[in-house]
Amino acid sequence: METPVHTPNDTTTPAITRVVVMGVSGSGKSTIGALVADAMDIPFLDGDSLHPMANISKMAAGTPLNDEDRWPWLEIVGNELANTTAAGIVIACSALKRKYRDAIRSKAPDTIFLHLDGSLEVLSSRLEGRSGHFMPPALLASQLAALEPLGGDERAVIIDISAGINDLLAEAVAGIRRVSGQ
Ligand SMILES: Nc1ncnc2c1ncn2[C@@H]1O[C@H](COP(=O)(O)OP(=O)(O)O)[C@@H](O)[C@H]1O
Ligand SMILES: O=C(O)[C@H](O)[C@@H](O)[C@H](O)[C@H](O)COP(=O)(O)O
Repeated sequence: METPVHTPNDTTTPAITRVVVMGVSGSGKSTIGALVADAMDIPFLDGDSLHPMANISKMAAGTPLNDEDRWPWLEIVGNELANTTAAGIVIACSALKRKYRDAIRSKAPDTIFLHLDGSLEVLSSRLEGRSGHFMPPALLASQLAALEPLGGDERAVIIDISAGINDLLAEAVAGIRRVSGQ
């Protein structure tokens, strides 16, 4: 007699938490993104590591990226989100424009965008205090000019970066869990 094959009663698959930590240069994407991923026990990927050298060199030379520079990079970001085999993933990616986020969502529709939002003063101070990074603080103006705030129809968490890191992290994780229904 064959052993009956038991199929689990619960046919729901565990939710996968896909997060893009977005914002202009200096907003804390790499720093907070890594802390959020650690707190949620999911992998972190810094979008800066996904840029082709041509983009890195262009920014390091003080020239802002344009749409053409960014599309291949955003494609990689979207694929990394869509193809994660973990319980989720956090990717640091500026995702400045609405059309960039639409492109990411076309690959991973459930992506939550965590926007690290800050004033020019705070952002400038953070960039001036940063060392060993290719991105010149002088490009902050072009970043702010390109930034399009999250729309009301986007899965979003918006955090003010002037808070202390611990408060900021707690607010970010709570916001992600709220939006994802966890
Ligand atoms: N909440 C914070 N409070 C104080 N300093 C911060 C905070 N978040 C980031 N920083 C610092 O600000 C600088 C920019 O952070 P970074 O993570 O590199 O930003 P991004 O990846 O968005 O460019 C770094 O020197 C980092 O240590
Ligand atoms: O133009 C962009 O879309 C952004 O500049 C993005 O590419 C990233 O922000 C840079 O790589 C700088 O790195 P940080 O954001 O870590 O300063």
